[in-house]
Amino acid sequence: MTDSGPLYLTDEFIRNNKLLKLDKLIPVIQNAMASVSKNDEVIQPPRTIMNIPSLNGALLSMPAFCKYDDALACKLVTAYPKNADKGLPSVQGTVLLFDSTTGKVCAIMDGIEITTWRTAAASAVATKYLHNGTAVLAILGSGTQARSHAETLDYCFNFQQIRIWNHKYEGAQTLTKELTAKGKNAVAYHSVEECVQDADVIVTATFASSPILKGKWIKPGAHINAVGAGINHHSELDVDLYKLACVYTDTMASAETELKGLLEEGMTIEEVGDIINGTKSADRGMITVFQSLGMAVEDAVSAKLIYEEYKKIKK
Ligand SMILES: NC(=O)C1=CN([C@@H]2O[C@H](COP(=O)(O)OP(=O)(O)OC[C@H]3O[C@@H](n4cnc5c(N)ncnc54)[C@H](O)[C@@H]3O)[C@@H](O)[C@H]2O)C=CC1
Ligand SMILES: O=C([O-])C1=[NH+]CCC1
Repeated sequence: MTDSGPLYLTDEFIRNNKLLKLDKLIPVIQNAMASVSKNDEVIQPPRTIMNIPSLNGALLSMPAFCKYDDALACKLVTAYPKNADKGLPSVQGTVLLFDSTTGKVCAIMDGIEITTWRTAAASAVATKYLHNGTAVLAILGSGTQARSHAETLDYCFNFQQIRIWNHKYEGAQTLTKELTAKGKNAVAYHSVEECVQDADVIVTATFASSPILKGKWIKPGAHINAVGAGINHHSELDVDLYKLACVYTDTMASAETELKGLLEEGMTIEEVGDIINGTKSADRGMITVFQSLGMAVEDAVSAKLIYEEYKKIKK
């Protein structure tokens, strides 16, 4: 008996064949976030984060099984912030998708497309459940996540204006030009304070290792999707902002270690999944922060979606 081995899907193939479209991905990610806050549906041990200080890089190992979607997968992902200087993606990875009944690898996929879009989809779901008005979107950062967040949040909420700040102004200008070319009202900013003034929804998607966003600049009732991981996952916002806000995350199991600094400050953190499930109610009207950590189950269900979409085009 011959075995041709697992299917291999590159990022380019996933992108060119539109195997990860937002209309399908967002509901899949919403279900995954909801399931994490229910019993028995998701197995997702805390990920291993191996920092390599001498290389200014990190390697993360992220396995998960999602019962209702029958998705068994493991992502290995690297974060190398200095890659941008070499024209390479800072976050790269590979996802292995397994046949859950036999444990056989059925597909190996590049992980950039998955990580890029599932992260933005999770922020869109959090924004939907934690926030009301959505006229002005402000994005801090102009890299991969900034782009995917601009597209995904605008797809969901159709903002009147999208503002971009980046620590290198040229980056903000480039992304602004791209958005303007797509017919959006986009503006580049030199100052974070001016960029976020009166913004309804704010995204932080940088490698900043000390706070770039201050509580005193944020209007009451604004929602923040804090995505970046500099030194740790809570380095982009100042402590006062966390103290002012109602703070949510994707999984408390990871927060116990990855947001230890905030928990040690005595902050209460809740899971967005509880809001989606209706077991807790959102503090709409307050400043809300979705502290995105990134979950292995999001990668698993995204990989399963890609695999199912691939089978359809190969029929
Ligand atoms: N929560 C999650 O699930 C995920 C989080 N991430 C994190 O999101 C962040 C952005 O990732 P990508 O967009 O893929 O990277 P990228 O390299 O494409 O973009 C990084 C952005 O940060 C800016 N930047 C770099 N150093 C900075 C500094 N010291 N201060 C302020 N800005 C700085 C860059 O100019 C660029 O705009 C990273 O921290 C990454 O680890 C990435 C994937 C998933
Ligand atoms: O969840 C994820 O894939 C990542 N979080 C930080 C870098 C990559």
